[in-house]
Parts: sequence; C-alpha cells; structure tokens
Amino acid sequence: MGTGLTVVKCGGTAEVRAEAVCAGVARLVREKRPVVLVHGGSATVTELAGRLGVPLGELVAPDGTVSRRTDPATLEVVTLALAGKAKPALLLELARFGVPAVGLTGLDAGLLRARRKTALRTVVDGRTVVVRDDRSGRLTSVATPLLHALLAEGMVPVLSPPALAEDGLPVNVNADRVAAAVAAALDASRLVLLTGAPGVLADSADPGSLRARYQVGDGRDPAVGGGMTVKITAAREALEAGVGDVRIADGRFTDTVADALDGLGGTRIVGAETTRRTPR
Ligand SMILES: Nc1ncnc2c1ncn2[C@@H]1O[C@H](COP(=O)(O)OP(=O)(O)O)[C@@H](O)[C@H]1O
Ligand SMILES: CC(=O)N[C@@H](CCC(=O)OP(=O)(O)O)C(=O)O
Repeated sequence: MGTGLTVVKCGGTAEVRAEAVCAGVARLVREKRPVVLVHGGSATVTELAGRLGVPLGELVAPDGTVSRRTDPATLEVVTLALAGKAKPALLLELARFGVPAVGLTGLDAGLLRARRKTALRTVVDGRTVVVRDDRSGRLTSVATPLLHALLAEGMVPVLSPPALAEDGLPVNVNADRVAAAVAAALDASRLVLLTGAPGVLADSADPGSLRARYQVGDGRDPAVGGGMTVKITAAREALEAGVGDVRIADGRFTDTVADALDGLGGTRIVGAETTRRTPR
C-alpha cells in the first residue's frame, strides 16, 4: 500500500548536512517521486537562544524522559529558529538544486493541530511536580489539502513545528513526531528520519555498531537514549499507521541519504508482526 510518497525528516544536530539532504530530495523530484521534507532544528534553537540571552530549560518526566521546557519566551525562540533560520537555509539549498519548495509551519492553513499539554509531571530535586503552563503539545491532526495541492504542482512542502493549539495559540511539538504524523496522514510509502548518527547503534558510543534492523518493543531499551528515544517512538507511530518502510539513517553524507531514500542502509525499523514473519 502507500502512495509512493516519501516523507524525509532532518534535524537538528549541527552535523546533518543540508546539502546532502537537499541533494537527495532533488533527485526524488527529478525522478518525479513525490516528497515532503519535515525539519526540526534543536541545535539552531540552542544557538539562537544563546545569542538572544533566553535561558533554556528541560523537563524530566518520572520515567526519565527529557524534553524541552517551553515557556513563552522559549516558544518564541523555537518559532524564530525553525521558521526564520532552519527553514530558509533548507529552502535556499533546495533552490540551489532547482527544486521548487514551499516553506510552511504547522500554523499555515492549520496544517498541524495539537492539544496543549496542560499538566506535565516533572521531577525537580527528586520530587515530582506538575507544570501547568508549558506551551508544548501533542499532535492531534494534520490537514492534508494544502500538502496535496503543492505535491500535485510538483512542489516540495518544507514543514516544521510549531503546531496550532485549540486555544488559538502555537505550541511546540517534536519534529520527528510531526514527520510520522505527516507520513501517516498522507499514506506515505516511506519515512526516512535523517540524523547525525549512522542509524540505531547497539552501542551509542560505537559508530561501527549499526543495527540493520530494529524491532520496536513495549519496554525501554537501555541502548537507546537521548534524541534517539523520540525517533523510535515516531518510527513506531508511523509503522502503526501503516507506513511500509520506516528507517533512521545518516544525514551527514550524500550517499547515505541517497541510499535511505531508496530504502537501503541505515536502520530499518520494524514492528513486532513484521519480525515474527521473518524466517529465523
Ligand atoms: N542507540 C543509539 N543509536 C544512535 N544514536 C543514539 C543512540 N542512543 C542515543 N543516541 C543519540 O541520539 C542522537 C540523535 O538524536 P538527536 O540528536 O535528537 O537527533 P536530531 O537532532 O537529528 O533529531 C544521536 O546523534 C546520538 O547522540
Ligand atoms: C517539543 C520539542 O521537543 N520540540 C522541538 C522542536 C524542534 C525539533 O524537534 O528539532 P530536532 O528535530 O532537531 O530534534 C524542540 O524544541 O527542540
């Protein structure tokens, strides 16, 4: 199943090369294979916050999951960093490759809707407290008509957080999960999450320990930490929505990006069912 559409997501980390990502996207466009590019930019957020003197914070959930504390000033920086820095950089790179691309955030045409997280349990000095004023949210829907219209014109939508919450204000959402939700909503055939690592590593300190396949499970995997945890969650969400090929791959090199967009290399994420069908 699937529509032949590829959803590509890039971060984030300074090492992911816009040139490598955009060269891959440009090839798909030349081959008339439809593609949506979703991006984050947490490193850009950190850099811009430093320059603007806005302090950044973290929330640590009782299960140890770390996420960004999004107070109003941080939300402003996130919006500036993604819509004003990370996105133009990708659009310029795509223009260099002759790709007609349109930059969007979740606020355009109500593309990304989310429910604000009104009570976030977080651990401070060993005690669990509830944060009620955070401006982060959980995605609830993706509006597809504008994306379909752009794709029908041969254009590449370049989409990022923030999303629009039910109170009419923006909320911060994670870009990997945006990519998964977009892939699900558009019935994509492939989701490629590009990052600054070769894929999912058996030992995060050893770049040679790449896992060709990774089965998503119910429990926490001690080998997976940091930003990779949310990527695995996003990958699971896409698989559950029926996206056929979900992979986490290296966004630092032209050839690893090209391979991933062709369904090769990196780490293929599989659901429990797919793995059971695999001969031992
Ligand atoms: N098992 C693992 N395999 C690969 N990377 C891991 C693993 N555990 C933790 N990581 C870390 O997760 C990072 C990817 O997450 P992140 O930096 O948030 O990506 P991005 O900004 O591209 O969305 C890797 O660069 C690596 O430092
Ligand atoms: C809620 C949340 O975590 N939002 C992210 C949005 C950017 C992002 O996801 O960037 P990467 O893809 O580089 O991680 C943030 O504030 O960093």
